[in-house]
Amino acid sequence: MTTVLLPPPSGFLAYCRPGFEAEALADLQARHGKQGGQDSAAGWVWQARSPKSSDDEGSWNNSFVFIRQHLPTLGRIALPERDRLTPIIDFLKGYSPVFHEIWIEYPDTNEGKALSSFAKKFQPYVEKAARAQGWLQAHGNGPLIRLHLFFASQNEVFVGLRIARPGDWLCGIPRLRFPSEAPSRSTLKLFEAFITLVDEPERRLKPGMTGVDLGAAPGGWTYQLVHRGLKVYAIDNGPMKGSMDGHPQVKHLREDGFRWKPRQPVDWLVCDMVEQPVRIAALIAQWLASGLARQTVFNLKLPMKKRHTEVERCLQLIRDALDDAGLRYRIRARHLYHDREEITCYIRVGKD
Ligand SMILES: C[S@@+](CC[C@H](N)C(=O)[O-])C[C@H]1O[C@@H](n2cnc3c(N)ncnc32)[C@H](O)[C@@H]1O
Repeated sequence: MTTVLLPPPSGFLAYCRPGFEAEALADLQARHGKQGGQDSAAGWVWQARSPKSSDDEGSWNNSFVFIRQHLPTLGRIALPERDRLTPIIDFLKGYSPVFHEIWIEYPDTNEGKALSSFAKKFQPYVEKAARAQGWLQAHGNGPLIRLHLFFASQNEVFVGLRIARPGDWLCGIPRLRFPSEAPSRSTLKLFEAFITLVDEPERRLKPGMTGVDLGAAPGGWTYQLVHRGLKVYAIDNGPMKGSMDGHPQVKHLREDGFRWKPRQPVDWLVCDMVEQPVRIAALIAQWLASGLARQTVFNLKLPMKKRHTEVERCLQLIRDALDDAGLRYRIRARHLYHDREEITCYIRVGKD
């Protein structure tokens, strides 16, 4: 594998859902310490690099909960009303970087969205200027290097350079097509969870497997399992709707999701019941520790103020139960783009 030396970052920018800046900053600082400057505005937080910082991107990719995407930044530039290009090019001359593509990004806010048409118009000008400098080059065999220009506003841009990763999305927003046969928009939550949290989803979700969906109605999550060929026990007192109502792969049981258990272990447990997070965590721990399911995706609803503390309390409860049962496992928890006041967790029990 080719080793690519990128200039050391001066800080780290994290993209988050507006309103979750405090949690995103806590995530960043847990990684980088609190030394040095920091700043935030709706939809992003920035923390200066400190001696404690690790530039190892691989290991921290999955450890953040409230950060959608992060960017090692080289600098932050104030821009004039006219000719925003020249200061960016002048700044980059200090690095003479080589990259293969350019992403122009902005925060996930109304002001940010207003920048999207500017970003489209600006893109060809930056590309032309970067090509003229010899910085923007065709991608060969090595890793794909990307220049990010994150416009915090019309007048300010963060500049970052990174090796592209498969899970990167422009502005940190996965553009997923809503499947018209799915009975609810929350289907996109589970869809996003499968493609961002589960490695090798095609291998781990296969026809012939069995799943349980607790709090299934009207059937958006059940649809994601059925679509991948699973047979599903859909547990909810409410009605299944549309294509999931009476589907041959779905057994709808009007039962209490906290009491019902399958006769045989299943491959998957998914749970989107609106309940206190600690009750959901205890339920998931029980299913996994007793071997009723080996993989699970579930939501923890977080209407409270101390979201970080609550998440940690719930995850620790699950870890303790799985440790006591002598199980090996992996846990990933993330505030997905399609999540609102909630996070989504994925746990896999077993050695692989
Ligand atoms: C957010 S909705 C689920 C939406 C579903 N995931 C979808 O994609 O269509 C929550 C569901 O949990 C169900 N629910 C809440 N408490 C429950 C319980 N104790 N047992 C079974 N279902 C429950 C509610 O009836 C409701 O349909």
